[in-house]
Amino acid sequence: MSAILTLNAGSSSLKFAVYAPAPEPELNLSGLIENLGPLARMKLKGEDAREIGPADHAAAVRAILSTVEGHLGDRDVVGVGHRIVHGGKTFGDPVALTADVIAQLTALNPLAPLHQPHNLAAVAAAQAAFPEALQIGCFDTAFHRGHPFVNDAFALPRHLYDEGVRRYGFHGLSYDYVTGVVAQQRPDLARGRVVVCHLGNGASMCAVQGGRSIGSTMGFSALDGLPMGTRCGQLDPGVLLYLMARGMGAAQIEQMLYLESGLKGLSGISHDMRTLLASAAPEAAEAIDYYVFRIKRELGAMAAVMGGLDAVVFCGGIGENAAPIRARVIEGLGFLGLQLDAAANAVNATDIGIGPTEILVIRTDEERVIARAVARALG
Ligand SMILES: Nc1ncnc2c1ncn2[C@@H]1O[C@H](COP(=O)(O)OP(=O)(O)O)[C@@H](O)[C@H]1O
Ligand SMILES: CC(=O)OP(=O)(O)O
Ligand SMILES: [Mg+2]
Repeated sequence: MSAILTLNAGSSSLKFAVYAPAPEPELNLSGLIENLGPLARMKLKGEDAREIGPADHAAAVRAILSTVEGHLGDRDVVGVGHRIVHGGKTFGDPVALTADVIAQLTALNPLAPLHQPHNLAAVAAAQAAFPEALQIGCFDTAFHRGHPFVNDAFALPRHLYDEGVRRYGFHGLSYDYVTGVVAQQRPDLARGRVVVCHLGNGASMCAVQGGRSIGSTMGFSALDGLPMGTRCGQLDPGVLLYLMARGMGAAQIEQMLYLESGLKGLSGISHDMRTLLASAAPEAAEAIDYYVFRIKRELGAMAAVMGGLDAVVFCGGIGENAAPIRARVIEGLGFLGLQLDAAANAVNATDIGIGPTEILVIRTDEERVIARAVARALG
């Protein structure tokens, strides 16, 4: 008997799943280590979360590989699928992770410092644990490849575009999964104009027309667009010039933009939406106000460039679970045909809209998209 393992190293968590290989992989075991840092927690599907003490990405990979090995019994891992956040100019479809490919992907580390090095460290750990297995990389940027030039370029000197300074967009595995569910369950919507809001620790939105990405709020790096747990989102580049003129170096600015900004920076309290929603502090309320404001702005912009809107889909930890955030995003958007069913919203139902424009909550599953790619590669 054989098994497929998937590893998904996000900014604050490491998710994994074990499947029986088949064209549609069958899930056997899944879980995650979240809250990476001094107080990490491991949660296996169907079990309560338990604190495992301090764990960084490397410790989390070791803990997950040993959990998986304990679970496998006499089954062999024949394929390991990895979420690789950045595929750069070169990579789109899933690829076998040869030494040459890994070297090319390592060169992209500076473009996604919270993700890419951890993604590639997980590849090295999985290669050591399962040397016989096929290692496949699946790219967060892939779903956005082929989006129009106006959503691909920055208005900078042209040679920078040619060098690869482009708006790649991320969270593509999630968008791939969610649009697949929409296509299956609502083929009428799949042909239409849909905005998918992936609101997790990292957050972005994607304008999807006829099932394809035509634009994303994230660009060259996973910093742009919406404010996130600890990342700034859209920023006037003049702010960077100001910080540099004050003597801040690239490493310090990187630390601030990736780890000290967003909900955490604005609130001064937490990066975690649950904590902010439970807080009575005015700074927590202001951070949430800013978060909702930016989502609304992008929603309006995406509806405008698509010439209308047929559906909004929420996914990611906040999108799937935070009813008050969804309610505040939709509030006042009746002019786009959006009207919330408050009772359905309160229980995180799938269909939470009662207006002409659909509002859906879809539990995303990046692992399944990765496992399908591995199953295809295994034949
Ligand atoms: N019930 C909930 N209410 C509000 N926010 C929630 C809830 N459950 C999870 N979240 C938020 O989801 C975010 C994490 O999203 P998730 O998609 O799990 O992260 P990652 O991007 O690391 O995969 C955190 O801000 C967390 O507070
Ligand atoms: C690209 C990105 O932001 O990913 P995550 O949400 O896992 O941090
Ligand atoms: Mg409806």
